[in-house]
Amino acid sequence: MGKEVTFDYSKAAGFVSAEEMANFKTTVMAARDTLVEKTGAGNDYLGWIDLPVDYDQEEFARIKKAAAKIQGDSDVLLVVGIGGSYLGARAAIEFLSHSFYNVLPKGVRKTPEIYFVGNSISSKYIRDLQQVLEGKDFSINIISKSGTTTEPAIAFRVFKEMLVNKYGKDEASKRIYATTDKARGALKNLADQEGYEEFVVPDDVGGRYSVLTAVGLLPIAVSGANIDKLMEGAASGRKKALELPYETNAALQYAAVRNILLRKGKQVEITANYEPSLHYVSEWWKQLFGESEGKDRRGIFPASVDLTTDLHSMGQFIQDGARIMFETVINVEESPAEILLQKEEVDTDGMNYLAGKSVDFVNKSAMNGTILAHTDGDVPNLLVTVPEQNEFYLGELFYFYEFACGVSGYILGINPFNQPGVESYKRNMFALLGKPGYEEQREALLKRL
Ligand SMILES: O=P(O)(O)OC[C@H]1O[C@](O)(CO)[C@@H](O)[C@@H]1O
Repeated sequence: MGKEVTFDYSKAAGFVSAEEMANFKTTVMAARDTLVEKTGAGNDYLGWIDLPVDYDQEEFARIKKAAAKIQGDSDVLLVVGIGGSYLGARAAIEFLSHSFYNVLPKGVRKTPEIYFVGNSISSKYIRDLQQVLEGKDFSINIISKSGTTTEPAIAFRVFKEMLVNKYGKDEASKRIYATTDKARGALKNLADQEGYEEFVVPDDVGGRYSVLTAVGLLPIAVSGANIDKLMEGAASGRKKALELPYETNAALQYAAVRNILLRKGKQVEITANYEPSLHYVSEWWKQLFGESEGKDRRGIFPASVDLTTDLHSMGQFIQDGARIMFETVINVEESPAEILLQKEEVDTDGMNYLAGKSVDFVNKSAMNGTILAHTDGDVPNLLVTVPEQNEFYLGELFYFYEFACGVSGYILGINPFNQPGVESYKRNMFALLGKPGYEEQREALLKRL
């Protein structure tokens, strides 16, 4: 069999037996059928299931064209968005690009610097980014399905003004790319009015499932990554998720194991990586599972660590603290860089025993040792293996997680495709900011502060 994204729970065998997995099959298959037959809660948000094989080809070609234009006329692309309108693109770009992409000299990096903004309300971050843009040609991709999310709306105001001041209104409009609802919303209206090039967040794809739409694809294409290969990988992941039987279906097995562990009191899942460039894959995964499953007072709390870095901070707790978690390691099988350690004349640091070994061998040994140590410390360990860091396997990985998340949510008995809980902070913030219509709440909240 060729290389592929795989799932392995053999190191959790002491916590999840083959018999339990077999017994759970009916439950998992019922959840899977609910998802695929579109009979469950949130079934109007299942457009992502067929996206890798059924996407808008005309728009896909326009995305490539826009990416080429931005590559040609911009030193910098600003990507403005938050949550599902942010994390997929960032995860992909960091996973696929040079670790120091933005600071590579011009000429070595043939594509624009890419900065993400509108994912916080930090004045310092905005001011610092304004300084980075001084003297540079730039374009903006504003991504917001609703068009009214506070964080990106604020950042867009600031950088749109900067763009207009630099280029004048007409040229600025040619440098703004709006990814939003196809028919309605504040951003849609503005884009129509100002003549921005528009891309669509499909009605039936929620933010956290939108990485393979224009939401993720335009910024990813600007970074120089091959979006055809990304879609091919996702299509391969889809075929396996839909067609393989329970026993050999990675996404179904993952959904099953995590729910069995939850029922045994493991309420936290820690996704661990051993490659810094996977940091944002974990962040994307946290939104996917956190927003999908954390509701009705249920769910597995999704956490993440970057290893071996966090073994020197969080490692103590994982090994020895409250036994509330299981760990899922994302292992990149083949490192793209081979660095061999040299022998030194005086072995002051005692590292000469590693002479001739590669840094990746050390990393993998740390990973294997840690998996066993955590297992011994009663932390069930699951392993997701990605053969190589490229577009195809990232596409497979995205789909694997999306499908597993939908199934897992239905096993849990919740609606995996809504997010009612995120409105509460927004209501309070609007009231405290004095937004018209929130006067009563404002009075009540001010008394409580
Ligand atoms: O694309 P929008 O509408 O700006 O929303 C961004 C994000 O905000 C949320 O609605 C929650 O705050 C997420 O679900 C979504 O990914």
